[in-house]
Amino acid sequence: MRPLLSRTTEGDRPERIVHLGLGAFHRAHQAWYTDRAADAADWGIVAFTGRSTGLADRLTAQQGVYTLVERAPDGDRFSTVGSIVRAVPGGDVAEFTRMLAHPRTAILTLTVTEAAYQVDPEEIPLLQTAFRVRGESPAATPATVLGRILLGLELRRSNGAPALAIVPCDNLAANGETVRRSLETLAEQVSPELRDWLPTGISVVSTSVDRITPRVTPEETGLVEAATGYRDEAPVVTEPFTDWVLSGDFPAGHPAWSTARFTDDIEPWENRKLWLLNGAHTLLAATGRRRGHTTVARAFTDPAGRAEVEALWDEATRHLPDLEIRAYRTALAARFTNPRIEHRLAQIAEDTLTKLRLRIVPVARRERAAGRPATGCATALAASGLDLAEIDPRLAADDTFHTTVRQMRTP
Ligand SMILES: NC(=O)c1ccc[n+]([C@@H]2O[C@H](COP(=O)([O-])OP(=O)(O)OC[C@H]3O[C@@H](n4cnc5c(N)ncnc54)[C@H](O)[C@@H]3O)[C@@H](O)[C@H]2O)c1
Ligand SMILES: O=P(O)(O)OC[C@@H](O)[C@@H](O)[C@H](O)[C@H](O)CO
Repeated sequence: MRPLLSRTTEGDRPERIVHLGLGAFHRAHQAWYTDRAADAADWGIVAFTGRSTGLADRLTAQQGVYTLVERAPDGDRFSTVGSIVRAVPGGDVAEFTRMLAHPRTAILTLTVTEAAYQVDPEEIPLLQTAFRVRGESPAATPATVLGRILLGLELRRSNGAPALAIVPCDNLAANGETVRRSLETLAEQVSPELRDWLPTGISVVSTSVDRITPRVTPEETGLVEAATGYRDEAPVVTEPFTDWVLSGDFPAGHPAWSTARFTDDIEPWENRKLWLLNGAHTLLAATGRRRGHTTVARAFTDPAGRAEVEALWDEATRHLPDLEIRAYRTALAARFTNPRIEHRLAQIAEDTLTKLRLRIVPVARRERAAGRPATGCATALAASGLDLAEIDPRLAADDTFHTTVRQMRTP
């Protein structure tokens, strides 16, 4: 393994990719693919956190270089990743918009969680003001992901910079289309010039992304030092498996992401991953925690949890095309059983409502339309509903809600 502080010996990779939502997953996935590309020396990433400063500061102290731990059932493999040339706190909106507007910037990647793709109508007046006084240090800067991107794109448009590829890497179906629609909706209300520029100024790329990457614990930082001899304050732990399917154009090129797959029809890939992997995660997060489990591996190896997942998978499989589903399910079962990946159910249960809508409801609708009970989906919905009622007193006091949950548990 090469030492962490090796940037000076490699020379600077030009800043051509901007990332928003620097966290564990970006470092285990897109940054790793870019680092392993044959033309890695031509592609540097400037990565912005959502808002916080912690991870950006820790990465800056080690010149952006960090350790990737690939955790297989039988041991760990350590390597370093050097594609992030600059890590910046997301609160520095001025630097984010400057980088987005820079003519050398070819790609914007995003990992900002599913919920961040919604337009916030309350931010529109602020954006209207920011656009009006552009160049005169607006008093307020947008807080939302879409608001920040819109401001950066306006700067890019007025700079006359070439077209930019926007590549959302969050777990939602048609993520490229969602970004495009949301940006157009916002631009419509903020700037007619920008709205007219968007169709040629940006190219949205839809993706299906896959690599189970739990939140890193402090013990894992110590473990890296013990194994490699290098103190790394920002390691990332992930599984050996990884997948990336992309659909869309990159007007200014992209790194030679050698194992990524490009397709014209991404929907089947998205559905396979969202319904089977993420759907099962959301189901286990609800029912597994009710059985006292804390991790995916424990909830899935519990025969009751496994049976619920298989029921959900049977339902989803009926609505998927022939994409080697049997083999995918077998591989998924092996990934879920990896006992050394501490994927906490509480992390997966964050923002449950959005996840149910994206991962479970589409299958439930299709099953019900075909006249079947959708028992696996109903189990996930009912158990998640009970979780929600525990934190929402209005739901807890709602009789209709409880009747519905009872009906879902006995479909
Ligand atoms: N971790 C995985 O296994 C995995 C796998 C596939 C896809 N993903 C996608 O990546 C996303 C991030 O996962 P992670 O493991 O890196 O999480 P993380 O918590 O390590 O990092 C999330 C990043 O997104 C930012 N963020 C969150 N909400 C935001 C908001 N509303 N506005 C702006 N920024 C926001 C955070 O500040 C942080 O920088 C997931 O939500 C998911 O959609 C994760
Ligand atoms: O990251 P989230 O919050 O969208 O969902 C939690 C997990 O289901 C998810 O992170 C999976 O581990 C990931 O999608 C695997 O590729």
